[in-house]
Amino acid sequence: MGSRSDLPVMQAAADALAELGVPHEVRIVSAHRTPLHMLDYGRSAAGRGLRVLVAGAGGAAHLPGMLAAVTTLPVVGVPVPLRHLDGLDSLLSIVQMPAGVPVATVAVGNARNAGLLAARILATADPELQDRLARLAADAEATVLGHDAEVSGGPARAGDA
Ligand SMILES: Nc1c(C(=O)O)ncn1[C@@H]1O[C@H](COP(=O)(O)O)[C@@H](O)[C@H]1O
Repeated sequence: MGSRSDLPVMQAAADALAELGVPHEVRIVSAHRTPLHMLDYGRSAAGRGLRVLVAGAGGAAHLPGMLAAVTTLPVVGVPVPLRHLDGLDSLLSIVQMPAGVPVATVAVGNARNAGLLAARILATADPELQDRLARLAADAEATVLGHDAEVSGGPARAGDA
């Protein structure tokens, strides 16, 4: 993430990866404030064994795009909402990449989805991780069906008319 101030938003990405048992690191790297460190981090990432980068930043959020420019690893960008402009600035900075330098962008503030998307990318080569992701989706389904049963006053099953 671009700043320590992003941590309250970005923690959800790390939490999702931890829930799924995916080893990960949490780092603060800024294209603006630590450009040489950012270059070094991005260039060395694949060689250090990293396989996906999740990059979150707010405002003029150049970090995800600049990382994508110096690595061929997949980069998932998280627009972090700040006090001004509610994250729209960050969203547009991250999503409007020029052709040839892709960044997969999640919704403003939705770092959990960035963690889950990173896990799905890794799971294409990891059947056990695929199973864990399927269990997580089944848990979410059971929760919503439980809520449906609660508010409707009756047992609910998927596919009930
Ligand atoms: N957008 C970037 C970059 C970058 O893109 O390299 N580096 C820091 N920042 C963002 O500046 C915001 C304010 O940072 P401070 O709270 O440290 O002033 C943060 O959301 C950070 O991600």
